[in-house]
Amino acid sequence: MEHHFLVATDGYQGHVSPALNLSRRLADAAGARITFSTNVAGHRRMFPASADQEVHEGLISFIPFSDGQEDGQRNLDLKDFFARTKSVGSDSLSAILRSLDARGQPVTCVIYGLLFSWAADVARNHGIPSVYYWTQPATVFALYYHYFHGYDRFISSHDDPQLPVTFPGLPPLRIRDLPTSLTITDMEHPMALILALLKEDLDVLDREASTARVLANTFEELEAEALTVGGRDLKMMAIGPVMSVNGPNLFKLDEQRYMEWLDSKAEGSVVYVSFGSFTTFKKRQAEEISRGLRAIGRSYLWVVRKDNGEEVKGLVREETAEEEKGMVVEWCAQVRVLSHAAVGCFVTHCGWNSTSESLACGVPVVGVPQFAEQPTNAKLLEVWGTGVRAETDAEGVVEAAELARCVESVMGEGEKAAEIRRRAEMWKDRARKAVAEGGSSDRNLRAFVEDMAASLSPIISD
Ligand SMILES: O=c1ccn([C@@H]2O[C@H](COP(=O)(O)OP(=O)(O)O[C@H]3O[C@H](CO)[C@@H](O)[C@H](O)[C@H]3O)[C@@H](O)[C@H]2O)c(=O)[nH]1
Repeated sequence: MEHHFLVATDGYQGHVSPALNLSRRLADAAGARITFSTNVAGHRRMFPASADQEVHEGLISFIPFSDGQEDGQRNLDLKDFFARTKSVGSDSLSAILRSLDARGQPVTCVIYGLLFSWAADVARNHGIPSVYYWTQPATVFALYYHYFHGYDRFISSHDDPQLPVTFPGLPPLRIRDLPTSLTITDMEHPMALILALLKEDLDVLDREASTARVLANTFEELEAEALTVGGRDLKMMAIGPVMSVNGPNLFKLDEQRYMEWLDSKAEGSVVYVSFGSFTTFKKRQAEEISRGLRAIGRSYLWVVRKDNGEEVKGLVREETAEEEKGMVVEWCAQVRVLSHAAVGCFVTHCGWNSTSESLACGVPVVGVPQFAEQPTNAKLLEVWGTGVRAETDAEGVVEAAELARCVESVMGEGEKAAEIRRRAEMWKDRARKAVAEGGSSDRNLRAFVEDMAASLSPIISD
């Protein structure tokens, strides 16, 4: 029997990217067959011409599951949205497993992403092993793990953002560095619901006990201690950073010639600004960034997605119209951009994909975290020495002068800035070695596949 992994994820760019990049690694490194399954809305965005049909790319087949919300619009409130995803998604994923079985291509392992604990239940009902795919830093996983294993009251009893807080095996943190889901007090806040779903994810791992496995999109050299958080009870394997210059892109790539524009710029001279696939710029934030970039006076490439709305887009166009120094695009091939020698600084919201891409490309960072685990990622960049966190107001807005100060602190002349650039180069080297043949992440991925093969043996001998 051959390996056949079913990789299940929601349809957001921040989760589809690492899920597909893991799928590609599994296919390349292990020659495994992959069925990649995201919801219909996500599938349509990946393959606009597919008319919801299966798509094939080498060993990878893309088969969408239904979550009952095919138009991708959030008509439901968040609680109903997740409940419907779970009920319709479970039936649909189950049907996919049955039909693959009927085709003579039975799935041998289900790999599921964040907030998808129901996919583990589907796998269990089919008698198939499942593996959790953690697409944020191991440190964040460790924080949640501790939180759900006795540290919850400890955190909620503090509300001073500057208060130090310590966890076994993790760097010293302050309340402000924690994922926002751990510090909110309003139980109606969307992050409270996310926290409840994360608890379900971790409950599954507790339930599976010694057979639980987690693949993590990080690497051992970066987070050795955090990866051991569950001790012998939890097998956590670092297989990252997974990334690719070939997307996937769930947004239409801008047709402007930004790579050629970068070619015309001096090495390390351009500031790249992007807040990922989810956060939109508030009007005030767009104004502050525009003023900040003007004050900095360096060239910049700025991603302002279409869904920021006409008002913000118009404002950015106006602010930057006279400036030949700046280029504003709606979506770019970010890994290509970060890999370009001209880029000298990344102003990011610190989503984990962007954060790990900055490390793997050796680009120093100015972190402007917005929500979720982004404050922790920004803190980690300071711990690893490759970036600084900008001060923001209560709404997460960074002011022009603060942005300028931070950008200079990583791109400027001083010894501190030079040290940040040295650290960025060092981590780039380590990240690349980890995923190269024989590196720690490459070895872990192969060991994982062998491990799964061992669990297949009884079936093979049938
Ligand atoms: O013009 C662009 C802008 C972004 N990207 C890519 O889009 C992804 C964005 O991912 P990420 O940086 O993680 O941000 P979000 O889209 O905000 O990701 C969500 O999912 C992440 C993984 O769980 C979390 O770390 C974040 O907090 C959460 O907001 C990255 O791979 C980028 O390379 C592009 O390719 N082109």
